Amino acid sequence: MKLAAERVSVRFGGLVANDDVSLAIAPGEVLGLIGPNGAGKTTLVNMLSGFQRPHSGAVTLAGSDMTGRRPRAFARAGIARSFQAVRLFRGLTVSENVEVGLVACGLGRAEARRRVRTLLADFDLLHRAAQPASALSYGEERRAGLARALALEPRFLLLDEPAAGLAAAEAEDLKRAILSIRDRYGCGILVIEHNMALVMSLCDRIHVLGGGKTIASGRPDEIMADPAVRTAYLGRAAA
Ligand SMILES: Nc1ncnc2c1ncn2[C@@H]1O[C@H](COP(=O)(O)OP(=O)(O)OP(=O)(O)O)[C@@H](O)[C@H]1O
Repeated sequence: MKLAAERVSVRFGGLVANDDVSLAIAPGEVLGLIGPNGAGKTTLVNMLSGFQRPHSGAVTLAGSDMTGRRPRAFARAGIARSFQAVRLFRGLTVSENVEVGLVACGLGRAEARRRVRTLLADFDLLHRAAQPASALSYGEERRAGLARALALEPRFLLLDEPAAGLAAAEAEDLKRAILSIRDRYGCGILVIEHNMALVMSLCDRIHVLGGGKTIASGRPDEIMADPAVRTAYLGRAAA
């Protein structure tokens, strides 16, 4: 039951943003997606969630073809995603922010409330439930964003730079929250992340893009030792 990109390519005019890229996420694994700025990471996540149609290749879920289907169809099939730097609705309470998608999907109010309380407890935010989202620290807001993405009980969760702008301690809390999502909900999780220490300690596997192409794919220790990765990504990051 994998979510997969199979030999996908996307061009924007003359620019090849993804070039024959294949990647699969299995349930219960955390897959890191890394690469320098402009490597094509967000474009790939857009394809895996229906926001970008590949010009060639296919996107499949459990072997069935999802290529060209709309974001709503991906969401219904159990694929949730976050966007870079999206904030909560600041005038709503923390609880309402998590509940918002559930009622829209037709879940009864009582069941929605119950699910929201469970999620807030999981993310150590129950004491904040009745407060406005504007009262949260940045790290708490990120955790509430994860709770909101999980409310619809997705099978796959795609996170675009979830730790961007977080202090080290907040990034650690976020890492624990992501691992607990995997353990408690069994989701397959893809994480785009520039924080290399976080990626290396969080992910079971890492996929590296450079200039739209796959440079490497493997366990964190294999990726760290890969000369092509060091040249294309780590070398540049360290410079
Ligand atoms: N809608 C678009 N129209 C034109 N070019 C685009 C579009 N979206 C992305 N690109 C280009 O495609 C390339 C890949 O972009 P993408 O956002 O996927 O990279 P990225 O690896 O996510 O980068 P970053 O780490 O900076 O977020 C970049 O050169 C970008 O400028």
